[in-house]
Amino acid sequence: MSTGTTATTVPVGRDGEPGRYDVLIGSGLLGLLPQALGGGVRRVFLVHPRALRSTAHDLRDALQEHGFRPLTAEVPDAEGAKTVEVLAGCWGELGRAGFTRSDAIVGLGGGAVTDLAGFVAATWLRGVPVVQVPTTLLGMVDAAVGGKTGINTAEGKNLVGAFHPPRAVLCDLAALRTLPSADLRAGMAEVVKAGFIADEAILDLFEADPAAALDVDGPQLRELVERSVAVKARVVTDDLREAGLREILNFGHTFGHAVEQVEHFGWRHGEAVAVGMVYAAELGRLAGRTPPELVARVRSVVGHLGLPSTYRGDRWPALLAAMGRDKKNRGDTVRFVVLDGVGRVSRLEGPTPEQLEEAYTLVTL
Ligand SMILES: NC(=O)c1ccc[n+]([C@@H]2O[C@H](COP(=O)([O-])OP(=O)(O)OC[C@H]3O[C@@H](n4cnc5c(N)ncnc54)[C@H](O)[C@@H]3O)[C@@H](O)[C@H]2O)c1
Ligand SMILES: O=C(O)C(=O)C[C@@H](O)[C@H](O)[C@H](O)COP(=O)(O)O
Ligand SMILES: [Zn+2]
Repeated sequence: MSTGTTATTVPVGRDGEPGRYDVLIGSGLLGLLPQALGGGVRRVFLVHPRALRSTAHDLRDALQEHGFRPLTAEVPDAEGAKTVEVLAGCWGELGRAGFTRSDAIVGLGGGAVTDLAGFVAATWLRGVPVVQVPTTLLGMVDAAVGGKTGINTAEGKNLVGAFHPPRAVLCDLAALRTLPSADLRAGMAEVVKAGFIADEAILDLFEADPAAALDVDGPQLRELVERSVAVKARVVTDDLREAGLREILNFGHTFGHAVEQVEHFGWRHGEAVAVGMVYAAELGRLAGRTPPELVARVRSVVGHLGLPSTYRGDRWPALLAAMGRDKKNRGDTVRFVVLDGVGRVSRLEGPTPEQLEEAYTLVTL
């Protein structure tokens, strides 16, 4: 893998099959957007949050110079973008602008925007192309890659969505320079998740020097992004629609998504996943799967990131109800992703109510 200044390409999908695309990782890649859109595209619907207004306007002007007809759509910040109202607003704009199947959507922003933009693309005219331009660490290493798109409902996280692979993903590491530190750390939760489930070198690199790993101009961060994208690419290439293997990417998410919902989406996704990984590690230990020293490693990595490893102790009924709506569940059986070792993941079907609650006790303040 490259650690120089040129772009690294990580392929996703199989040559000659639908859903094959490249993830490009490097600094200063935004100029590649016109090329990434591909031939035949006329109109471009560029979805972005307020924080990226000036980048979006620069991109709009550049697209115009290349002969495209761009339209920008500023959407609410963070999870505020992933609502049915915002989605309907986007459909309205596309309808008024007369968007056709040879036009394209661009998601410029964090995971919230790429999830929304991807779902707009999946649903408009039953599917139009989308190019993802993630601008957060989390968006680059996880959300923009793999084609999972969606929005939240009052009942829970990502309950409505579709699998709709992008046409290309441009990870411009220079965008991370303006990202608030709390969002960078939250994104690192998904990086270390990739380490625990599939690539111990990620953990070794992070543990060797956590501060260097969080330096957005450093070679360590670039390697962490490349390795995390490679993990995700391998998994979604083998199991795009989550028939089985892809569930490993959900490590830490059963409890994490429940926390997000109980907190009315006031926690960052990566923060909730951090405590969710600690919960899953403790649950795995109680079920005889996760070795105690691995639980300690999960706690230590989360601690070094300054992310939460605990949650308030008075929310159990609400958390349990939220976990009951997790997409991995089948009928009345709740299913968790647990670690048997680093890079060795298994499914825990129907843990006992006592195990579920004891794991909760172990992550409460
Ligand atoms: N589809 C998937 O496979 C997948 C995977 C992981 C997470 N997700 C979803 O991703 C979302 C979380 O994404 P996130 O952590 O990127 O959060 P986010 O999208 O909410 O972005 C975090 C904050 O950073 C701001 N921001 C974005 N880029 C910036 C930049 N370059 N400079 C300054 N500010 C910037 C945003 O406006 C926002 O306030 C959640 O909704 C989660 O469910 C989806
Ligand atoms: O891509 C996947 O698959 C993941 O599970 C990655 C997760 O990090 C991500 O948060 C995803 O959106 C969760 O999916 P969900 O199906 O549990 O909503
Ligand atoms: Zn996630």
